[in-house]
Amino acid sequence: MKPSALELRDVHKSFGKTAIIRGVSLRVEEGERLALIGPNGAGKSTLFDLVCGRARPDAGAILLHGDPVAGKRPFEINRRGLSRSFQVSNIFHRLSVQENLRCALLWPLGYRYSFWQRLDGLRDVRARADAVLEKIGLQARRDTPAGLLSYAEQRALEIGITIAGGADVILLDEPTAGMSRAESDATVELIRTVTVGKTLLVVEHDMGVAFGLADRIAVLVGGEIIACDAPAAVRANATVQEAYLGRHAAREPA
Ligand SMILES: Nc1ncnc2c1ncn2[C@@H]1O[C@H](COP(=O)(O)OP(=O)(O)OP(=O)(O)O)[C@@H](O)[C@H]1O
Repeated sequence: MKPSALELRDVHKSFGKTAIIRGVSLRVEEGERLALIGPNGAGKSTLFDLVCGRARPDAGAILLHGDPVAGKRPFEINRRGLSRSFQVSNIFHRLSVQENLRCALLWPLGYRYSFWQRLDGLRDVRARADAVLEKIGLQARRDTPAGLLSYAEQRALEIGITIAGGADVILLDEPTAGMSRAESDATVELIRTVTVGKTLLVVEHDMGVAFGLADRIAVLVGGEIIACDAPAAVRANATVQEAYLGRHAAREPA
């Protein structure tokens, strides 16, 4: 049987004496889009940190394409095909949009020991950066310092940086946070486009986005997955209604 793109088996994490992740098991299949939802403090970002190697689980296993990655360093996990975006923007504000993308591409394209080289001279990096620019719709802004982009454009650039290296498992942490409805709808379309053929795990507070984008929804409450199912089944789940959705009425996707 083909392994899942990403699998968590009975993962635990405590900070001091406080158990934050309490026995999470979860599978994300290849090409699937799974949204992780749950109240503030449920442990969603902590779970992302464990998956991408920023934190080490106390117990349990994390498998990427069937290979154990728990406790490996972020760059090792990235090299195996997993890339993650952050809630707080990760871009270099003084560099242009294209330079930001080129920086994100140096490592995946094998230039890690060549920082002395002029970025302009690396033709393969430039070509890949241009391709990503087109995908995220920022061609017209390629020479603009990233700090001068609108908030929504910065988030699009962030998504571009996340996918630039060609990872096939993408983790997005609240990609539409702080956006207007129109910006958020455009971002959902962007995410759909750039993740075609990839596996997506997304943390999202906007229920309209989560239910409209994902094939399945996992609900994390108090460090435990209380439901993981198709959007309609999760919306109808009485336990989820009581623990979470009752307070976050789901906007029907368009
Ligand atoms: N490094 C840390 N040290 C101690 N406690 C932490 C650490 N990181 C997170 N926590 C605690 O773990 C709990 C879960 O935090 P986490 O950020 O994972 O939740 P979340 O579901 O992502 O919340 P939000 O939706 O508000 O982003 C919180 O109580 C937080 O204070």
